[in-house]
Amino acid sequence: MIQRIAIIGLGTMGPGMAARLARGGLQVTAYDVAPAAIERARTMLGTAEGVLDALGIAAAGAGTVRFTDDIAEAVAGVDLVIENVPENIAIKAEVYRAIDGLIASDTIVASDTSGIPITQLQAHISHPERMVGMHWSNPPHIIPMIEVIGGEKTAPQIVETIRDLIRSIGLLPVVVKKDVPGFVENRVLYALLREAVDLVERGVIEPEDLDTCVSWGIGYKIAVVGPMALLDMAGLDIYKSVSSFLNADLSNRGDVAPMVLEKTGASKLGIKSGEGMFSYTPEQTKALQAERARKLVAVRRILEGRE
Ligand SMILES: NC(=O)C1=CN([C@@H]2O[C@H](COP(=O)(O)OP(=O)(O)OC[C@H]3O[C@@H](n4cnc5c(N)ncnc54)[C@H](O)[C@@H]3O)[C@@H](O)[C@H]2O)C=CC1
Ligand SMILES: Cc1ncc(C=O)c(C(=O)O)c1O
Repeated sequence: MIQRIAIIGLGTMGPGMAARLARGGLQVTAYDVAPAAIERARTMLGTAEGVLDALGIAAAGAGTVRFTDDIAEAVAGVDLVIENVPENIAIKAEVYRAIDGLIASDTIVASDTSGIPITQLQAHISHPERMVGMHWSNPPHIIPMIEVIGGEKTAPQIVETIRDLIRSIGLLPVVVKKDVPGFVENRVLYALLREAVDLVERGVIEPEDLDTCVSWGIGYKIAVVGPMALLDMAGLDIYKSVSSFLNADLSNRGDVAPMVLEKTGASKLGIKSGEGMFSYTPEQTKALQAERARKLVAVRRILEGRE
């Protein structure tokens, strides 16, 4: 049974994950290579705990989060390590090498990778049968769905253990049956994002209007009626007719869009740098994050039938 968990990497995802796991009664140690990230994570942890309170998620037992700047201390005696460092195989492999001699051969190692196949990652760790994908969605303390992915060498029992852990703390595991790049959530999301970026880049629509169209036309509906159910709601005959002429016109670019390369090349990364598709002052960012959390909490409570 999993009781002690180490989180390695405390950037965008780590603090919210730590808060949610601790709320589930688990003992979490949290480590980052950058001292500034640890300090930021302490503040983010408090914010995430406030959101969990607003969601009405009661503490299941005496879960804790302990921060440390020592990786050996972080992983000592844990049942599960969740690797949560940047989406780069070399950086992830460095973490696996660093922990390999510090953990027991049956300690489960999960990666929160957004889409690097687990089969590729498990080439960098001894005992690859205990490595598994555990892909959370951002913000991790609010979004309940977590994908679980086994690689070619993952023992089926490990997939089940992680699925059961997620379920046991009241979250929603979805087991992905094939280790395809991007798994399922990001394959669907990136199909949408590719088309959205293309439409803005070609001047078909302004960025603000694109968001209004997708959020109110598709997003609001899709939270209640998933894509497979939506096909039935619209009618498969309609889908057949529209897709017969539209699919061939959709963006099928295999590289990164020039607009994205231009912005990232100019360090316009979004909220984290103050400018991306839109601009953000620090005050606006703070207000926006609070507003988004409030709305996501309200929507989730309604979708769960709690209001
Ligand atoms: N940002 C998102 O919306 C989501 C990201 N993910 C995935 O989660 C992983 C982490 O993503 P983010 O939190 O967004 O990244 P991030 O860039 O915000 O944070 C990564 C953290 O890892 C730390 N780090 C780098 N090398 C390290 C090392 N050797 N040991 C310990 N810490 C180290 C950095 O200091 C940083 O604090 C990535 O694989 C990403 O694809 C998954 C779901 C959503
Ligand atoms: C753009 C983008 N890319 C990856 C992920 C998750 O892996 C997310 C998300 O969880 O929201 C995302 O928005």
